[in-house]
Amino acid sequence: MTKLASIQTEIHLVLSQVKETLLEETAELLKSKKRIFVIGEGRSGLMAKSFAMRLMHLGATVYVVGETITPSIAGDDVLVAISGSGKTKSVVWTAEAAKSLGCYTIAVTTDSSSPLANTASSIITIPASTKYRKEHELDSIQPLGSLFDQCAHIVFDTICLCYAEQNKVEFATAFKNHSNLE
Ligand SMILES: O=C([C@H](O)CO)[C@H](O)[C@H](O)COP(=O)(O)O
Repeated sequence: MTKLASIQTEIHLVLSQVKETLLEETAELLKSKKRIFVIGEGRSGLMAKSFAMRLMHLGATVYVVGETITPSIAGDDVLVAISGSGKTKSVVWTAEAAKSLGCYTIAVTTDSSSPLANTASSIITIPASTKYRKEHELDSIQPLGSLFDQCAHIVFDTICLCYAEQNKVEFATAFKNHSNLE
């Protein structure tokens, strides 16, 4: 099997275990909140930023935690916290802080019994392998948490597609919101 084919098989194996109804419900939940905040470290953080960018194109008010112009969070906002391992301290701490401020928090992780999952209002479990390669984790030919990152990216794009459909956002409207300074 080629590397490309192996990676596609890995992604398929993981995503076949993620329920699309959960992603539809997540899109509804995101719309029901005033603002969306996202957080993640490293490559999980890059996935978080890409999710935030597309949500912005779709008309959401969305911020990346830690960026210079990100305002304070409030009880009617939602935090999406991404961590493959579910134990990266800054992400867990932020989720705990948001929860203590009354926010709804969504954990996106491989481990539904991780500290991040334990603090979350709801969990999207993506059963991929992480950099820790724990016994229960799916095998992957790829280094570190690449499989989690890829699957998280597709999960986020599926949520965005649901969000666009549910709110009747035309792709042309999304394109108008895209940066015109590049
Ligand atoms: O950047 C990362 C690393 O390359 C693993 O693929 C991780 O995303 C980063 O270390 C954060 O870890 P998690 O919170 O477990 O996603």
